[in-house]
Amino acid sequence: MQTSGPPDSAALAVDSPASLERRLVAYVRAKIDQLLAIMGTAPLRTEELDDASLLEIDPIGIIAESVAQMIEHLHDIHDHLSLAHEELQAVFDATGAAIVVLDDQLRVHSCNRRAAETFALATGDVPLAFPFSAALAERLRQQEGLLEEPEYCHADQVFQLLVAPVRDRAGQCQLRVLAFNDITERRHNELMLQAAESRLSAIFNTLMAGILIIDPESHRIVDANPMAIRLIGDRRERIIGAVCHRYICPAQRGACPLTDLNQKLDNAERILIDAYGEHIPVLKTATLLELGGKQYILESFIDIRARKKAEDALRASEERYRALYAAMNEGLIVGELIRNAAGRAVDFVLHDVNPAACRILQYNAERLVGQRASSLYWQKEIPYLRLLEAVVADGVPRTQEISLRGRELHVSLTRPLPQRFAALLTDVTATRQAQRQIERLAYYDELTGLPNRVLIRDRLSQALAQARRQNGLVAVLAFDLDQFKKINDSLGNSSGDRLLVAVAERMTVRLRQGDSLARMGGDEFVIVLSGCVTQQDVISAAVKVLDLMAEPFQVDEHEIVCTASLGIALFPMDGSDGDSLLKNADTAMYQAKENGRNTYQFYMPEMNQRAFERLFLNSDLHRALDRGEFELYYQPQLRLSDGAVVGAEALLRWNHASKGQISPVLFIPLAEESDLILTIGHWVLEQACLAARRWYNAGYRQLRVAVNLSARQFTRSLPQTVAQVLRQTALPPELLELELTESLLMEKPEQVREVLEQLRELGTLTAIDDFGTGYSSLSYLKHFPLNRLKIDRSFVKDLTSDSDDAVIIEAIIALAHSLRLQVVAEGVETPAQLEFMRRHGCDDVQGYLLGRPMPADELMRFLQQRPMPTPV
Ligand SMILES: Nc1nc2c(ncn2[C@@H]2O[C@H](COP(=O)(O)O[C@H]3[C@@H](O)[C@H](n4cnc5c(=O)[nH]c(N)nc54)O[C@@H]3COP(=O)(O)O)[C@@H](O)[C@H]2O)c(=O)[nH]1
Repeated sequence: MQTSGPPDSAALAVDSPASLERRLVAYVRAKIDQLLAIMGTAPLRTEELDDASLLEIDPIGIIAESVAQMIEHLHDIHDHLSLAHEELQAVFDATGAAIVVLDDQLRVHSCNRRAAETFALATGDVPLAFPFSAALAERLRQQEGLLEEPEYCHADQVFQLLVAPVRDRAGQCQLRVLAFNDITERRHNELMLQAAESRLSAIFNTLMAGILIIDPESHRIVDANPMAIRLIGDRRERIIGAVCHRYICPAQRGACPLTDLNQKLDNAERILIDAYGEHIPVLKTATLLELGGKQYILESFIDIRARKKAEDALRASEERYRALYAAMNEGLIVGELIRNAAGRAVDFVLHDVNPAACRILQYNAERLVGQRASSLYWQKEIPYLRLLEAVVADGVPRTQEISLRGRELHVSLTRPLPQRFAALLTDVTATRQAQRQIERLAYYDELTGLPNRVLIRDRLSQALAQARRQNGLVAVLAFDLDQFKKINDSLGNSSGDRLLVAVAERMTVRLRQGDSLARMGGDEFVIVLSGCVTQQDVISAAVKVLDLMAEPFQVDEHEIVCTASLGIALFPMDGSDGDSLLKNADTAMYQAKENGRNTYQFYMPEMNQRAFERLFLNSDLHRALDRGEFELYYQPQLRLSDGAVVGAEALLRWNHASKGQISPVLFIPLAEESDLILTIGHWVLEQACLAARRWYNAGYRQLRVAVNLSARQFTRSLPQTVAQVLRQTALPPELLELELTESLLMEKPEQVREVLEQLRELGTLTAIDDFGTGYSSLSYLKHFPLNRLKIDRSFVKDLTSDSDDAVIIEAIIALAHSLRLQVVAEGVETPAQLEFMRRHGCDDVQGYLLGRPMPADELMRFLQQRPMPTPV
């Protein structure tokens, strides 16, 4: 700008007043213009202010006025600026971003409220250091221009950062504006979305169901998961873009259930046609879904081939079981308990019954299924409810025999499902009747219905056991009819039979309850009196029997007067066991006959030679072993199926120096009265095992030896003794069979079972000798680990003449086999007996017909003449 200076004093001194005035005017005008310029006003034109007026102007006043105007103007400007600043600050604070202005030293120049809060800046104290991350500080230092930081983290917040420089006129960056946009939530949402997407894609890729995404307009497959590709069995590139009808939806164009027919498809069974044209049954669901703003069909399907196969198998098996269920002889019912509020079973309802159950229960299925038991029974209390409750409670199967509408049923109860029970009903009426018949034949006399000799022996041994405990008396009264043979001969056998029946009836009615009457065979009867018996009771009973007999019997049109002779043996005086008491009563009865009949006779020791024999035998017996007078004989046992010798029973013989060979029947009972039987028994066991080992060495590797054991040998130490002898003799344990009597099982069942278990563990065999003479029921036998039963020879003896014996043998064989026991018949003397045994499936036989007991060397010769047994 060009400026003009005031007229100096020298110039004033030489210039004319007019020149001076011109110069003054020019000067004033220049100054006024200068002032106006400062004030932003255009210079004064001459026509606005002429020179004369100009000189009258008071410049100081004008300046003062101008300054005053300027000041006023500046005030206005300041007010505007303050307002603008306030406005700016409000905008600054109201913006969503945190804004920080940094100076050229990167210190906070200013910031808005959000920035102050976010970065904990004290706004009053600016400039202050901004808490940058070291990396950002470095970038700011290096880059002055615009800067963008997509992700800047501070504390737990994430920001998008924009940095803009503020430059001065010279282009120098004086300030930087940092705008922090909080994207924490957005980033969090993005992360969540990403995670959800990757989860979905993992599901998509690993799902066991096939998934196809299909374009609903073109029906082309746009995506397929690995399982879909696997099931279709084609390459992914061929599947993607293919029309879905080719594989998954055989419906033709225009018939798409979802897009055309508006049908929903949810877990429907459909067919998938794979790349090879195979039809795969699948379970399919199809839905429409929106992906990225466009609609797609999502088809998901699972391969149900395995399920179908299992279902088919289940159906087939169910059909099989149904058929079986319908055809089975046993009734099957399934029911459920009905309980009261306290949880106690009060009734039951039947859910299922098979035809056999309807037959057995004599109701049709409609009457049973869905019905409550209370509607079927007339009783107030439903039978067996507690039993059913127990089975349902603990699931332990139970059996029960019940009678229902005249039938005998065996019921096996189980719990097939919680709260349910199943009952298998077997109609055992016929079996039980047969069993009762067998029992009746085995233990009762068919003619009179009285107990037979088998049963009376048992009752006698029970009575003896009780008498032993109570120091009581037992009387055995044996009687037969005098002159019965004559009656038979004159009136005929059937009248004789009717007389015997009449005798039985009269005695049964008139004898005391508790006394046992039996028919022993022919016209011979036995009465056993037990329980608080005195000698006087015995006499009274004997007299009563004779009196009863003396009364005439009416048989058909005949009145028969018939007497009896009666012998009495008392326990303990006349015998310690049943057999000797029976035998002695019999002896006394013959004495009564000799005494003139129609009388009774007590047994007396001198009646029997045996007492005398016992006397001398006893002392010699003790020395017999030392003197080497004992010898074992062996009686062969043959297998009926092939006639091979499979065993030999060791039978003791006493070769007395002066009396010759003495029967074991005589000396074994004597030895049993003392410990002598243990010494003798041990010797027998040793010798028998040694002999069997010799046979074994000679090539008879299957040949077993059977050894008789006395009851007294049967102690807890027996297994140890046997084991020791087997060791000493090196005999395989399965070649030794131990024979024990039936009565032994009855007397000490627990101890015997224990010992038998140990013997079985040892490997030896056990047989029950003289089976049928005791009273062991077969159900009782099954509690013992046994291998064989030996049918007593007394049954075999008369089997061809006595039909009872034949029936008993048949029953023994059948029932023994049902218990998986082998049967050996002893005392086989005739071909008819042998044939009978063969016909009825007896396993082995022993008897004089096949070979008498013989010394060991003789047995060896016997064996050599026969074929070597082969194992079966
Ligand atoms: N504790 C022991 N008892 C023994 C021992 N040795 C024998 N005995 C028992 O003595 C009873 C009589 O024996 P035994 O006189 O030897 O008679 C046996 C056979 O000879 C005889 N038997 C064989 N077959 C027939 C036949 O066809 N008819 C017929 N009348 N008798 C025949 O049977 C007896 C075998 O009986 P079992 O033992 O019941 O098989 C006898 O009870 C022996 O047990 C011994 O060492 N210890």
